[in-house]
Amino acid sequence: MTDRVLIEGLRIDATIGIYDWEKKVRQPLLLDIEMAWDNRRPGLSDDIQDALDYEAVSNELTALVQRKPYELIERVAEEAASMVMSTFAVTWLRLKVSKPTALKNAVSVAVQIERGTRD
Ligand SMILES: Nc1nc2c(c(=O)[nH]1)N=C([C@H](O)[C@@H](O)CO)CN2
Repeated sequence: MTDRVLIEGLRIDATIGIYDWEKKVRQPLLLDIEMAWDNRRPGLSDDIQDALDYEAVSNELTALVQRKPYELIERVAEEAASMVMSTFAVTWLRLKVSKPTALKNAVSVAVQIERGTRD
């Protein structure tokens, strides 16, 4: 099944980083997420109940990332992936977490993970 629902460039201001100064400020993270979902049913029914609601996913991602401080973007990625799969019954996803303020001489840094199985 190759259908997907995507969220691109979701900005979440987070307490993120390994240094003391980073624990006292908020920095933006950008999340890109690609989720396997059978879009044929919502495509026929035109009913949000059949769809993977990207607004609901975005709200839950924001709440999760802002709930507590994190040190590594890897940890953010892992917890976000786990939450989306369990809360929304997503069986496969690809998630990228970017930290654009991390390096002064780079546009951005990021980690990307894939979890679950493509059926
Ligand atoms: N692989 C990672 N490397 C680094 C991270 C990270 O989250 N994952 N974090 C930092 C610092 O917090 C950095 O972003 C401060 O600018 C360094 N390396």
